[in-house]
Amino acid sequence: MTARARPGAGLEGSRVSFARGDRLVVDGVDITVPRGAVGALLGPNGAGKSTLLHLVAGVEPSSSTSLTLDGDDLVSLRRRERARRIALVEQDAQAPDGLGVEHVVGLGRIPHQSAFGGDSARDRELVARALAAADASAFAGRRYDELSGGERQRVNLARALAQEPDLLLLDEPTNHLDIRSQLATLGLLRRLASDGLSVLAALHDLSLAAAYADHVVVLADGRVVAAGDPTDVLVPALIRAVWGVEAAVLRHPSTGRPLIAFAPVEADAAAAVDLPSATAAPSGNLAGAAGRSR
Ligand SMILES: Nc1ncnc2c1ncn2[C@@H]1O[C@H](COP(=O)(O)OP(=O)(O)OP(=O)(O)O)[C@@H](O)[C@H]1O
Repeated sequence: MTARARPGAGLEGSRVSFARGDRLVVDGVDITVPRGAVGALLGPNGAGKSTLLHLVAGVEPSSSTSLTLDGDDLVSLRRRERARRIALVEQDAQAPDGLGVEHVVGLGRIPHQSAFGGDSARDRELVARALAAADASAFAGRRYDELSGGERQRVNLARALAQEPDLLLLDEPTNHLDIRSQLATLGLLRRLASDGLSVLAALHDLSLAAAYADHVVVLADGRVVAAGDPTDVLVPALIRAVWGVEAAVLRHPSTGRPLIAFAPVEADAAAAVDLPSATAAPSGNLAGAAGRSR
């Protein structure tokens, strides 16, 4: 699947914020994901990762100084245009009961279709290619609601790929997946990035983030507390401060990327965590990380 060749800087967000009632759940986040880069959003439960992805996708209205994709202001972009350019794979995406897998993946084509046009041969071809790319072709012909959680996750990814986005947002895309499928999915995200997409994924597995992301942004309480190259950011002190766990950071024997080994946590040690102020480059800027090969 190749990205459209369109000049631009990918996603650039400045002081992105969102309040629920009187509580800021995303608080002044700066984030940049250049074309060709994979960014990982990390942070404990409730840190604001999903909310930030929703704000970028336009599911929720953000207040931000600026939020642009390839230089275009996302806030003023028409909904349909935004849907053409940004795909969001939700944490637990749903589809109406009884829909077939190809139908669900075909929903990704809707932003590209005219009101009464229906599926074209090209739409059908893109659906088939998206299913193949997501390793989900075997589920074609089955009902979506009869698939397992991991099988659905691969179909959800295919639906996003069928959308042919410029920016692919994923909320815990390895959820429910067996280890082979996790590695295949993250490898696919890297390939899509090398084809020119911007990719931003919320992840919980720090070692997988370190292995596949060019840049990580660590959120806690809605704020960026650290951002940068995974090797610089994912150090024991930061992990202790943000997640409240002891970790040893090893090196992968063949890639040299960080491998994080955790000490067990006692049940009564799940106490409040003192959050650090920003530790690495607090801007969450992914610039400069584009196109790194591995
Ligand atoms: N629909 C909602 N109504 C009220 N509060 C919400 C809602 N959705 C999320 N929140 C709150 O907003 C904050 C951020 O939630 P969010 O889902 O963005 O966190 P997250 O980092 O994605 O967490 P997780 O890792 O558990 O998925 C949390 O405090 C959460 O309780």
